[in-house]
Amino acid sequence: MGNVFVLDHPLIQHKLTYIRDKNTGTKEFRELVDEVSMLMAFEITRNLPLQEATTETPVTEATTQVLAGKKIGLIPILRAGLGMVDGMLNLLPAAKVGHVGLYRDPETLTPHEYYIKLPSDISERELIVLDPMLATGGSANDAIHSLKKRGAGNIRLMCLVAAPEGVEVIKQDHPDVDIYLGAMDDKLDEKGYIVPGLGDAGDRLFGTK
Ligand SMILES: O=P(O)(O)OC[C@H]1O[C@H](OP(=O)(O)OP(=O)(O)O)[C@H](O)[C@@H]1O
Ligand SMILES: O=c1cc[nH]c(=O)[nH]1
Ligand SMILES: [Mg+2]
Repeated sequence: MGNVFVLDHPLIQHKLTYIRDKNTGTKEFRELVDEVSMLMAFEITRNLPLQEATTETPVTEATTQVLAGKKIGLIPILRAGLGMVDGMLNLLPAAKVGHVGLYRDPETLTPHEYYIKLPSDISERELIVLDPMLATGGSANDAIHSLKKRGAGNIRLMCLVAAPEGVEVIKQDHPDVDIYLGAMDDKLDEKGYIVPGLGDAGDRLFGTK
């Protein structure tokens, strides 16, 4: 079964509070999502492998450590996942970015894929799927299926806020996928919104409501 990690770093939790606030406007919302994504990237990269190197300091030769060059792929789920890409790239500048376009039908809550474009070598990369919201889990579930169908083997999922229902879906369908969250919320409402949540992440990021 995949692991679920709630990243409880105080800076992440503090910024998440302002992301949730209904009085936070689009510009500030976008900046906060960017910042929290960077902080989450810091936590999610904690176990990246290192290798030994030798470095000449001004004083002497030192045995040092450098990243072992693991290839990373960031996979934002459009639209809202786009808000998490730059923050991640700040810390992982060599990562490649693939896009999965999905929208959730507001009546049926079923996800519909409308776009996919991935790096050609996804099977060699450690992929991090990005979406601020994990609600019913349908969208992330479909995105992960799509990636696996195209050869991806190593996938993690990173979301700002999740409902228990969505986490359960991913755990059942993709027990190999670890999930990294800013917060695990209480439930879904009758329209499939996360409670207490933060509203519609895409609309708040792009000012479309
Ligand atoms: O877990 P689920 O029940 O599938 O819901 C979560 C999805 O809903 C939102 O996308 P939305 O369909 O609003 O598209 P958008 O990002 O373009 O606004 C959100 O960004 C997730 O992708
Ligand atoms: O609460 C939710 C649920 C799905 N999508 C969102 O943007 N917000
Ligand atoms: Mg939306």
